[in-house]
Amino acid sequence: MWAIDSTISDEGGRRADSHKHEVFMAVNMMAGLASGTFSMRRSTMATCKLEDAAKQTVDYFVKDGMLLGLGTGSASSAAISYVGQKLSTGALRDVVGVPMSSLSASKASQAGLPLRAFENNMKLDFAFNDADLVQEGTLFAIIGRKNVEGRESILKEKTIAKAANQFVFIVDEPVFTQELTGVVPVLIQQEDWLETAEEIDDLFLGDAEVWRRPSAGEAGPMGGDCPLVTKEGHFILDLLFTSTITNPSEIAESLEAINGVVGHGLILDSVYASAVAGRDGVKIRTSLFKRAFTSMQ
Ligand SMILES: O=C(CO)[C@H](O)[C@H](O)COP(=O)(O)O
Repeated sequence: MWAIDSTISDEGGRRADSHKHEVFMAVNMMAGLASGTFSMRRSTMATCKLEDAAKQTVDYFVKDGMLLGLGTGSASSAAISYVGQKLSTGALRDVVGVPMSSLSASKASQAGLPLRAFENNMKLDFAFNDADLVQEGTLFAIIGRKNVEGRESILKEKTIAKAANQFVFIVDEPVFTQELTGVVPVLIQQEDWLETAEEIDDLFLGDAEVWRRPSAGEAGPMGGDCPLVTKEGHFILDLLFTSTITNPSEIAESLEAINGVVGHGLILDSVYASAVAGRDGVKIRTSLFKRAFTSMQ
């Protein structure tokens, strides 16, 4: 049993000095501390690929018999394929995936990874996902900016991330930033959507522009002639912040209080760690805040 980062934060999310709290752990250092089942391959390339981060995340976190949340995007797809590969060679057994999106379901089917649909109150052992941005230190993240078929699943992704005992983002260095900036996607009901959009616009006047996301063609405040409709039947508003997002929790809270808002792409409370692929290899960055999980087998 090895305690990951158990000293980097206090109950209640109290911040301590950044040196102590922001432990930057090369995964190959972790290998030395962990049990013999994990062996780390340091990338010989100048820039470690996202795929390496995906594989190393699987090697480190995924064990026999686990129920796994399967995320959406390139890194998650690489992790799903690798789990399938390990199952086919017998390096892993009895692992079942719970897809966060149609994209991850189809990747899992291709990889031969058995699937189960998410059910209310389901508990998962581990989950991974891609992200559009992850903030260093807090691991606050934004998902759902991409507008591609099979990825419009913010609600499901967040629900499954929350249901997992441990949840890790697998990202490239440029995605792992000091500040959160740019677009926060907001899911809204179609009914009276304009009123909802106007309320959001008023709330963030001067801080953000509100555009309805189109399914194709030109974007614009009204979403053009072809607004995107998600599988669950929602529109997406892209809330484009014109300066750094310094108060994501307040933004999340304000959005959640608006009639017609059904969700948003801010993830502020489920993240255990982020596997970051960069020039010096894959590093596991943990949250400043106390998480409910302090140990790994
Ligand atoms: O929003 C996301 C996950 O919910 C991802 O950031 C997105 O899907 C990443 O896609 P890709 O890796 O293909 O750029």
